[in-house]
Amino acid sequence: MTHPLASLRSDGTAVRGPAVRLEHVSARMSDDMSRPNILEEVSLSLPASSFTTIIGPSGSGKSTLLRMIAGLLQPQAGTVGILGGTPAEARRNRQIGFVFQDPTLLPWRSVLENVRLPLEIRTSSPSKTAHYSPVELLELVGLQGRQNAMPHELSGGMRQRVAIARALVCKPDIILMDEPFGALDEITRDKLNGEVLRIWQETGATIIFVTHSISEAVRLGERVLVLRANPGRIERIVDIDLPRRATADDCESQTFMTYVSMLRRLLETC
Ligand SMILES: Nc1ncnc2c1ncn2[C@@H]1O[C@H](COP(=O)(O)OP(=O)(O)OP(=O)(O)O)[C@@H](O)[C@H]1O
Repeated sequence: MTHPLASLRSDGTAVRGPAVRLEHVSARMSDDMSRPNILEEVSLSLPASSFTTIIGPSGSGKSTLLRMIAGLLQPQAGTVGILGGTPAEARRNRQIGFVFQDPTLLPWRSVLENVRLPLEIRTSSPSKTAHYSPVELLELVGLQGRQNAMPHELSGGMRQRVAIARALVCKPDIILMDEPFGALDEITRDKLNGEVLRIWQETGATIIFVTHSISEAVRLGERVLVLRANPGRIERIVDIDLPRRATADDCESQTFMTYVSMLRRLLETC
């Protein structure tokens, strides 16, 4: 059954071409030219409503890549296109939602008030007035009945659900998730993985999800982007041809395991 939120997603602007496009992008933080670029020659094209996971060794530039897509960092060379415009335009229009490993909720605001926050501070861009109902979003992330709870009354998994609802409230077309479940226990993580898949299907958003877990990457992604380090480059993009992986039990097939071991071997060379 399609969730009622699904019909609210579109803000009336049709997305033509890829949702995210990077062409020959390089990034560097320091002027010391003897140090390798953080990212080098990264070219990428991700269709609208796709789910991409990113893995790579520590320091290979996964977070840098997300920050560049979000327009929080300018490329040294190359171009980044988001929904046919620039990352800055997409950010201004609230077309991008970001979920970090640390949910960073405001401790003095209730769950509902935290989810509402982006609506209170958003820009008055006329092109983006649509938003989800915070109450319905709390239902979508499984927190119905907890809207008046304070952050300190919630478990880590619940706090991360609030952060996901907050990232969704402005109805973003693109959701960037940087190791959102890295600090959670395996059972909670499995459960939230299932919920992210459900949210993706119900909202039709384009999701880019960074993780250190190879099995999480295979479970969630339609494709897994593997970065190599020093300099950060795309080593390979692996399409995952598996049926829907709604529960952790769906991740025990031989084919699933074959993807995991192939990616592990690949990462060992990065
Ligand atoms: N603000 C900064 N100033 C200088 N160097 C930075 C800055 N941010 C990141 N870097 C460097 O850029 C490289 C890539 O960092 P990034 O955080 O993108 O990697 P990552 O793949 O996400 O790492 P991890 O898996 O450990 O989170 C690292 O070598 C890091 O030291």
